[in-house]
Formats: sequence, structure tokens, C-alpha cells
Amino acid sequence: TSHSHLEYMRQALDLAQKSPPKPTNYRVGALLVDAKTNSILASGYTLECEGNTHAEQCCFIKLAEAHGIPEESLADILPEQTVLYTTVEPCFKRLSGNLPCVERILRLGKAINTVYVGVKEPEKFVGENTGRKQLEDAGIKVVLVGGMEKEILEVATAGHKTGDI
Ligand SMILES: Nc1nc(=O)c(N)c(NC[C@H](O)[C@H](O)[C@H](O)COP(=O)(O)O)[nH]1
Ligand SMILES: [Zn+2]
Repeated sequence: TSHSHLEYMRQALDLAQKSPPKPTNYRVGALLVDAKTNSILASGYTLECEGNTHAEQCCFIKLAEAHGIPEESLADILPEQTVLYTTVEPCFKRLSGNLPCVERILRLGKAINTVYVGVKEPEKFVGENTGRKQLEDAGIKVVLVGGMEKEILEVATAGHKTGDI
């Protein structure tokens, strides 16, 4: 039900609040969920894991570590109805040059079959985010969960100078 989408997005936003504010990224929260059993497989927030890490990336790192496998092998253990919730849509390009999360999702094939997104990425760092089309072209659904845009962006940009988006 759509109610559970908002519940998960709210949980992801609570995670985003744990991210240390920085002017060069967004504070994002993410959840990997088994939609069949409605259970959370992994959670993550920006910079939670070692290095310059993204929220979605942290979900993958933590779940891979829990299974003792490399991140790129996660498809081997993900349940058939795995979905990703992320407060800001997955990145398609990172100013740091690190591997974008859209690539991380795509290399898992269709193990993640739907990505639920709180907001589209603002254009501030990398211009228009074209990741959604990449995911959809690969057969992965991208669903915008509306209703929390304002608070998601406020949390995401907390490390930026006021007035920036
Ligand atoms: N979906 C998403 N999850 C995150 O955890 C995060 N920080 C961003 N942010 C997107 C933004 O485009 C990048 O933060 C900048 O492009 C800088 O790149 P780095 O983060 O330094 O690799 N987006
Ligand atoms: Zn990313």
C-alpha cells in the first residue's frame, strides 16, 4: 500500500538526519527492503560507511559485508522482490569521480526491481540527473513517492550555504 511507501521513506529520512552535513553532497537515507516479507535487508545514510560513501552504497556495502561477499555479487543473495527506497534519486554521476549508485544498481542486473525515490536530484552539482532513464531502460521501475519533498530537500542540503538548493 502507498502508506507503507511513506513509512519506509520516513524511515529513510530519519537515517539521512544522521549524515554529517557537507557543502559538496546531499544528506540522503536509504533502505533495501524485501517487498515480499516487508522486511528491511539493510539501511544506510550518506557517509555512514568508510570513505566518501552514498546512502545507497552504504546499504550495499553493509549487506555484502554481512554475507561475506563483494558488493558486486549481491545479486546472488538478494530476495526476488528486493526494492530500494532512497530519499534522493540514485546518482548517475559524482563530482568525486566515485562509481555512481545507478551503476551499482545496474551491475546487480534486475535483482533490485524497483527504486522508490523521495525527490529527483537538484541540478546543483551535476546538472540534470539522467539516471532514472538508465534504470527504466534496464527494466527497473523508478517510482516517485510524493509528499515529503520539502523536508527531504531541507535535510539533504543542510550542509549548504543558506539559499542554496
Ligand atoms: N542519491 C544520493 N545519495 C547520496 O548519498 C548522495 N550524497 C547524493 N549526492 C549526489 C551528488 O551529485 C554528489 O554528492 C556530488 O556529485 C558529489 O559527489 P560525491 O558525493 O562527493 O561522490 N545522492
Ligand atoms: Zn550515489
